[in-house]
Amino acid sequence: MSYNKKESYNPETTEVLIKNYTSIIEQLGEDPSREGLIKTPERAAKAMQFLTQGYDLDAKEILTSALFPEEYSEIVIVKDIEVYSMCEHHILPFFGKAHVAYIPNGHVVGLSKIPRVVDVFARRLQVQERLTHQVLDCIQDTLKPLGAAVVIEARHMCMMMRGVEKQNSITTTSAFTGEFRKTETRNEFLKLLLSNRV
Ligand SMILES: Nc1nc2c(ncn2[C@@H]2O[C@H](COP(=O)(O)OP(=O)(O)OP(=O)(O)O)[C@@H](O)[C@H]2O)c(=O)[nH]1
Ligand SMILES: [Zn+2]
Repeated sequence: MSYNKKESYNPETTEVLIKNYTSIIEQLGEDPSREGLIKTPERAAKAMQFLTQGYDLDAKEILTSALFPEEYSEIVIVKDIEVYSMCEHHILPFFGKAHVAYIPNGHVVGLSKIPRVVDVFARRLQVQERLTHQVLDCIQDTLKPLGAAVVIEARHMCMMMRGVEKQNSITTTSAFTGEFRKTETRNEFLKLLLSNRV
């Protein structure tokens, strides 16, 4: 199963986006026919389709494609997953790290599927809070674990390059289900999050 449509851009969408990017370049006072910009609308059209490919992907299908029966019922945590998304207000990137944990309930999921699920929801126009909840809900609904936890730490370019122009602020969002709502489990999760690296 292919999760990445990097090389298969929709020709109709590409054509419309090329026209629109050409117009944007003109409106910005640039000359879209000068050498350096000739291919820019096409590149931008493809880049934007790449960055929003999550709309065409089914995150639940990704998880169910690699479920393995296993009687492990402690915390599994996949941390420091790189996240690149775009804020839906300014269509500017926000980026950082996601940390995802769950407590299996008879099945474990192939580890690589967790970052894939993060990408499916990150590659859309987003707000960080919704991204956090979508990853959590997908894991909860599909794996039906004893609990799930998602923490995302991100920097928003719309707060750095423009607007309030704050270079060092980091936004952290978190969401929990099941066992992770209990203080003891949540503390263990937070300890694992801060623990030493391999
Ligand atoms: N809650 C939330 N807000 C976000 C996110 N990404 C961007 N924003 C905010 O969306 C808000 C949009 O506010 P508006 O006042 O409509 O837009 P604006 O005039 O461009 O605001 P400034 O960024 O303050 O200049 C801003 O406060 C952004 O910081 C996000 O992921 N979550
Ligand atoms: Zn923004």
